[in-house]
Order: sequence, then structure tokens, then C-alpha cells
Amino acid sequence: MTDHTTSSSQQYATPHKKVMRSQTWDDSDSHSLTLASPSTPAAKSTSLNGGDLFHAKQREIDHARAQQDAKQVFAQHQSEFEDSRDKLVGAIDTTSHLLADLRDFNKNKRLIHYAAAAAAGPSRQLSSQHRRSQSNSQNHSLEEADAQLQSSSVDSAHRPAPPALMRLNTTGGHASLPSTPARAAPALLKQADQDAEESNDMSVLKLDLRVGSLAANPQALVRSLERSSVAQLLDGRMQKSERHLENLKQRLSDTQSKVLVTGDLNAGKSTFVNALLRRPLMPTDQQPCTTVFCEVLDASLLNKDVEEVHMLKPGHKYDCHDDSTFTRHTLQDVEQIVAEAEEVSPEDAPILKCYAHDTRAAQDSLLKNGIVDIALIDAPGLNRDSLKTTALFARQEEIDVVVFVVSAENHFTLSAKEFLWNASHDKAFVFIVVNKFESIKNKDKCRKLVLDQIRQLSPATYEDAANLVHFVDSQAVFGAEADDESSAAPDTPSEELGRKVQGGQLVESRSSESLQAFARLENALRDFVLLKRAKSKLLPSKTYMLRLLSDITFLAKINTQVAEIELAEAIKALQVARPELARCQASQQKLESVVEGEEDEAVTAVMQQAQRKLSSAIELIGNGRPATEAVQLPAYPGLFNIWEYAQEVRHALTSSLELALRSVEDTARGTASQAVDRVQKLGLAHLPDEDAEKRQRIFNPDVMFAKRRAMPGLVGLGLGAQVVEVQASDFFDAYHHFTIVTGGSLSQDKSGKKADKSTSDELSLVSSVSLGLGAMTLMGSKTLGAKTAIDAFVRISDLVGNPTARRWAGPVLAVVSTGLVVYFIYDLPNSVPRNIGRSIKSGLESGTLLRSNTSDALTALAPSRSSSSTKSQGEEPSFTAVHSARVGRETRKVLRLASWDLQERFRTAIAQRRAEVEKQEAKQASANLAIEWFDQTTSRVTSIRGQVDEVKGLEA
Ligand SMILES: Nc1nc2c(ncn2[C@@H]2O[C@H](COP(=O)(O)OP(=O)(O)OP(=O)(O)O)[C@@H](O)[C@H]2O)c(=O)[nH]1
Repeated sequence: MTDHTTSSSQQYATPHKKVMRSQTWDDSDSHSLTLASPSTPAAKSTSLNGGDLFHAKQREIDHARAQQDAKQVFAQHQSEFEDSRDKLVGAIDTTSHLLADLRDFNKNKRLIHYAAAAAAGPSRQLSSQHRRSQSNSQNHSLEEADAQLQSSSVDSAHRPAPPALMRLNTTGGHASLPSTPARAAPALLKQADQDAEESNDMSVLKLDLRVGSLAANPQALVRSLERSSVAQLLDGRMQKSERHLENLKQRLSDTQSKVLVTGDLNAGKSTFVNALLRRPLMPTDQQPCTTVFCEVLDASLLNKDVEEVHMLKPGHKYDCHDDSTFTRHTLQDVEQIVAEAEEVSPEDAPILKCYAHDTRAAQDSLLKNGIVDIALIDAPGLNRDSLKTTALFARQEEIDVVVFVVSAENHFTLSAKEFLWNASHDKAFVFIVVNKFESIKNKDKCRKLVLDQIRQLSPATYEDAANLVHFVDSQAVFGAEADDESSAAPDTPSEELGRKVQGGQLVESRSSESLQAFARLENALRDFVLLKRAKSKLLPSKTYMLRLLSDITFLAKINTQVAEIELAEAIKALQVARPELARCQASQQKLESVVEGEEDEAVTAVMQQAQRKLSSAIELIGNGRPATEAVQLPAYPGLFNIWEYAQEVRHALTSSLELALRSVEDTARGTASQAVDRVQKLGLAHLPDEDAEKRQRIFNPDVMFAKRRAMPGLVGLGLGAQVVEVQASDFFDAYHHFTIVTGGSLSQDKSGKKADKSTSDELSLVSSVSLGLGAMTLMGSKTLGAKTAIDAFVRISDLVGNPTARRWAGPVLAVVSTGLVVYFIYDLPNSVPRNIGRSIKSGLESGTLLRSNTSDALTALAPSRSSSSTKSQGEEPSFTAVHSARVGRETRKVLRLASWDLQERFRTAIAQRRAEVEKQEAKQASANLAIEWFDQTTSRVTSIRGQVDEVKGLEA
């Protein structure tokens, strides 16, 4: 239905200035009709006598003068109309751009905040809240502002409802209803002006947020929705408003004025339309019959003078030049079409375009007035089914005037009230025809009752009731017409009817009062549609524009306030976040070096104590004593078990070495533990509180060296199996004894080479003696006695001695050997541990006792930055060096973990603070942008408003 009407208006639309000017009364073409007609007094002057001739002449002059005055008045009206219309069209264009910019801003720059506040308060509360927030060092948050908005809306929810009415959906965006009937008295325009001055809620851009249980509380719904969803809804509303502006523009440019005649069932609408046309075009019946929307148009102007009916095809855009969009019918078919349409639902009611001639003169005719194209639309009666359809129809922009026909017998029914309430808010003025008035006995009472109701339903109409509310008898016109074929031609519509009354030509049931009342109605309607066209055409656009601009101002105000609060919040947050970030960064740099120092210090301490402890342990072992008191040497079992004794001693010394190493590791654990503790305390002292409190890595000292300790004894020590193997030198270390005897002159230099040549032979001798004695002792421990030992000694001396020696050697050697052997055997419990210890010590120091892959295996247990400390080029690392390096590395590893943990926590804290700073900076930038942008928007709105305000003369 909308399509048809829109298309018809488009069809009639022409460049407005040109068309409108061609219709002013000053123009000379045939179309700019004078109000003179074939039925003017001049046309009948010939049949009059001298006195009458004078009066007739006089009347003719007065009439011409009146016409001239009327022309001037209309010309002035026309020029004012054109000025106002151009201003409005300009304002509409600028507003469309503004809306497009708003949508772009909403879409691409920043979501527009929509406050679902509905009554006085939010903006004021927000501004006072904002003022407070500024004075309170801008302590208030957006949440608080929203909460205030919400509480203000609770008040708004208690606004009085319209009197005994069920409201239609007002979120179509055209009206904000007066809150009480008492307040409703001022004209709608004043209200729109007021709205603009002190806007507290949206009307045009108000969102339809009535969903489910939250319907009663739009604020709750707004808060429950994502801000982006609300912004999207707002975008849809703005888009709709853009389209509406386009329609308004078209309507302003359209020269046609549409008059919708509607009202209760059987109120006499069709009779009224027929009365206006002075011909029975629309079928009338005592039964409800009209189920079509029938638009009556002037055939002479709009359909090449051909009277016919176009029935619009559903789903097609009507074009009177395109036969495929309608079917042609005769005027006589209307009755049949209406009858057939009775069965269809109101939504499917056919739409007819009836092109008809109005046979009356231009100055009498509403339809063929020569000024604007009028379309009279006869609509179905309002019943439950068609109410909505008709209401929607009445809201269309093309409808300039709503003529509401009500039966004086019934007053306003509930559907009539509902329709009128809504229509009056869309159109501001409703032309009300109280029909069948002649059948009422107590006319004054009826008049008062009806006017009282109108005051409630359409205050603006009530204000101008003298012109807009008419109590008539539409049927009376037909009685008069039918019986007055031969009467003299009238001067004006009222005179026309009045004369018929005076001539006594009316049917008996019609009083002259009825005809005069109808004549007054016609004059008022013509006046309203033609002369006050500005009001009917411009007012809806101006009202809509003022409301839209008021909404945009409200949006700008709310968004500026929200942005200012956001800006204050961002600045406040940055005042905290920036220094925190800087502090974190500075602490991180500072701690990096402090923690590195801690690490080096702890590692150095650990290595030094390891070296010290291990050296002294090896020293003790070297002296044949266990490295710790916890280990005791085995008791000497006697010469016959000397071999087992040596083995047990070796085990005991090795075990004591293991214990010494463990002690070193335990100390290292303690040192590492303390260092980790210090590092963690540094973290607590320098990290922001919330980060410091976060779970930190727990250090477990038992984990240190656990792998090494899990290895079997010798492997864990990194020693080869030879350390526990009994050797001959364990029993007699000739070399040692010889060095004691020679006062230590026989020694080895560090590189293990013999000190000089002269001692080489002696050494060879000593070695042999040592070897021999060792072997002999081994044998002796099992089988030999002292004699056998002396024999063996003689045999050995045989090998060595020269003839002189052999001569002396016998007795000397016998004495010495005997003494030595006695001493040797006697000293065995002491010499065995000593010999063993010495040999272990030298093996540990030279590294020869270390397993071939020891350093690698142990290094694998504790990787270090460099392994240079364990050995130097070409030299086997000592036991002490290997293990102190290992302990140092493991300590470093633990401290590295603690330091890495701390660094990681700093990195996280810094990243969080940087993100917070960036977030607040973005918020600040966005808020600044919004403040600036909405400030410009407000200026633009003010300028457009100025333009709209210049459209004057539309007040009641
Ligand atoms: N007494 C009296 N009867 C009237 C008047 N106007 C109309 N009627 C009668 O009221 C009845 C209904 O008139 P219609 O013009 O068909 O009413 P309507 O409002 O168009 O009816 P629907 O379109 O079907 O709702 C007809 O019988 C008319 O003759 C009037 O002013 N006075």
C-alpha cells in the first residue's frame, strides 16, 4: 500500500519551485484560475432592472475587489510557503549529511553511546554528576553515571499514561507524547521547541527496546546488550530517519495534498466524501460497506479529462501511464468493487484511484481548486481489524490532512480514540467532522461532550476547534442538491447553500442550519488545505526536524558527557599507570645487575668452600686418615689378613671422601638457598604488590646434586675402580721411605720427571726393592716366614750387587734387612693406610684416579657457562677442580632459575602495565576525539536549527 501511494506522489512530483509558482494567483495562464466562474453575479445581470442593476454592479465590484484581495493574500501565502519550504528542504539536506556523518562516526570511529533515559533527569543528572566528578578530582566512573541514568529512568517509568488509552507503538519515531492531558494543551510545535531547548530523551531516534521481560525497563535492556549491539540498533534507526527525511523532502516538493477521510464504521465517511464532491461517487449503505482505500482525484488535471477508476495491482508500483500496474474500471464499477472487497482482510483491501470531474466552479470545489492537486481518500471504517491498517495509512508522510468523521450519535468509540490519539501526534491537527448532528436533540450537550473528548485526544485540534471541529449533516447536501436544479446560481458555497435554504427548496428534513454548517465546514477545509497549506505541509516536516535535531543534540550531549567522564577516567588511570610502568622498568634494569652479582657471589663462595673442604679432605686422606670423623679405619686384623685390611682401608678412605663431597654439596645447597631467598626478597621489594603476591616458583634445595647422589658410589665420585684395588705399594712404599731416609732429596717435579741423572740408579734400585718387598709381603702374608724372606733378600742382592758389595753386603744386609723387616711388619697397621692414602691423594690430585669420562659425565649434570675452570689445556683436572666446578655450576643453575623467574615476573608485570597504559591512552584519544566531534556536531545542529526556526507562521 505504501508503495502505491509513494509512487503516486512521485508521479505527481515536479520541480517544486516551478510548479508552485505557476499556481500562484498572479500568474496569467489559464491554470492560475481566478475564482470567477460561470456562475458569477455578472453572468446573470441582464435579467435585472435599474436598481437591481446598480446593486448587481456594486456586488460585482465588491466581488472583484474581494477576489483581488484574496489573490494578494494567497500570493503572499504562496511566497511565504515557498520560502519556508526552501529553508526546510535545505535544512533537511544538511541534516541528512549530518546523519550520514553520525552513522560513519558510529561505524568507523567510535560507538555512539545510547542512553535509554526517558524522562527529565538523565542529562541534568549526568551534567551535575559530571560537575561533581570534576570537583571531586573526577572520581566518578561511567558505571556510576549509568546507574544514575537507570535510577532516573525509574522515575520516568511512572509518568502518567495517556487517558484510558492503549498506546500504539510510538517507537516508530515520530512522536513523544505529552505526559499529561493538562500539559498537553500547548501546541505540538511549542512542545517540539521545548524538547529542543531542554532535551532529555529521544523520540525520533528512540530505539525499540521492548523485548521479553525487560520490556518494562529499557535501561536494563540497554545495559544487558553489548554496546556494539545498541550502536547497531541506533544505526538502523538513523538509517530509517535518513529515509524519512528523504520522504519529507519529496513531500515538500510534491504539489499534491492528500486528505484522508476516516472514522468509525458507518459514521458517514462515504456520504461526506460524496457531499464534498456533490456527486454520489462512493457507495453508501446503512450496513458497513467500505473496505477499500479509494483516492478521488481530479480527472481533468490528472487523467486527461477521462473519468475512470484505476485499481492498483498488488506488488506493483503504481504509474498511471503504465497499464501493467493497475486495471481500468468505470466509476460505476466502484460499488461492485467495494462489494466484492468485503470479504478480504483489511491488509489486502484494494486501493482505488478514482479520477472524477468536480462539476462545480473552481472557487467552490475542493478537488478542482486550481491551486493544488487534492486527493480525497475514503478509507474503511475503523474496526478492530482495519484500525491498524488505517492507522499506518494515516501516518504516511503524504497524508497532509486527516479528516476524522465521527457519528454524533456514538461519539468516539475506543478504536476512534486510539486512532485519533496517534494521528493527532503525527499530524498535530486533525479535521474533525461530527456527522449526523441533525439527529441529536440536545445539541449543546452533545457539542460539549464531543469537544471535551477532543481536548483529551488532540489538544492542538481542540485549540483551533472553531476551524477544525464541525458538527454537520452530510446527507443534507444531497437533499438540497437534488431539489435545487432550477435555483439561481450562488455566489459562494455558503451563499449557495444559504440561498437554497431561503428559497425553501430543501427537503423538509434538512434545516438551513445544517446546510450552513456544511458550507462553513467546506470553507474551513478549503482554507485549511489551500491557504494553510503551509501548516499542513510544512508543519510535519518542521516538527520532525525539530525532534530529530533535538535527538541529535541529546545524543551529542550524552556522548560528550560520557566522553568527558571517560577522559577523566583515562587521565586518572594514566597518572597511576605511567609511573608504575616506569617504576617497573627501572626496577627490572636495576635488579638485573643486582641478581647477576648475587649469582656470581654465591657461585664464587660455593666454589671456594668446595675447594677448601675437598683439599683438606684429600690432605687428611693423604695422611692415611679418613676425610671425616664419621668414618673410622678398620681395625688391623693381623699380618695374615693384611690384604683384606688394605682393601677395607681403601673403601673406608673412599667413603670418607664421598662424605666430604656430600658435606661440600650440603654447604652449597645452603648457600644457594640463601641466595635464592635474597633474590626472591628483591622481587617482593621491587615488584608491584599484586605481582609480588602472585605465586612464585618454590625452590627445593634437595633437588640439587640429587642425580649425582643417585649414582653408585665410585661413579658418583667420578673415580675409577682402581681406587679400591689393593696394590703392592699399599704395603711397602719404598719410594716414600727412601725419600724420608734421603731427607726428601728424591722428589719429582711437577711434570713427573726425575730430578736429576745421578739419582736415576738409586731410584731404580729403590723401586726394585719396593717392588720386591711389596711382592714378598704379599707372599709372606700367606706362606712365608722370616727366613724365607732373608733368602729372598740375598737372592735379590745377588742380582744387584758388584763383587765388593757382595763381599760386604751379606752381613750388612742381613742385619739391615732383619731390622727393616721387623720394622716393616711392626709398622704395617700404620703404613698401609698411609700408603693407600698417599696413593689415593696423588691419584686425586693428578686426576689419574678419575674415570676417563668423569669430567664429561659430571659436566653433563651441571652445565656451566664455561668449563675452563675445571681444567687447563693439556692437563688432567684434579678431583677438587672437577667437583668444585660442578658444585659451582649447579649453584649457578639454581640461581639462574630464580633470577629467570624474577625476570619473567617483571616482564609480565611490565607487559601488563604497558598494555594498561596503551589502553588508557587509546581511551583518552577516543574521548578527546568524541568531545571535539560532538562539539562540532552540536554547532552544526545549532546552525540547522536556526534555519528551521526561521520557518515561521506555523503556530496554531
Ligand atoms: N441521518 C444521517 N444519516 C447519515 C448521514 N451521513 C450518512 N448517513 C447514513 O449513514 C449510513 C452510513 O453512511 P456511509 O457513508 O456509508 O458511512 P461510512 O462511514 O462510509 O460507512 P463504512 O465506510 O461502511 O464504514 C448511510 O445509511 C447514510 O445514509 C447524516 O449526516 N445524517
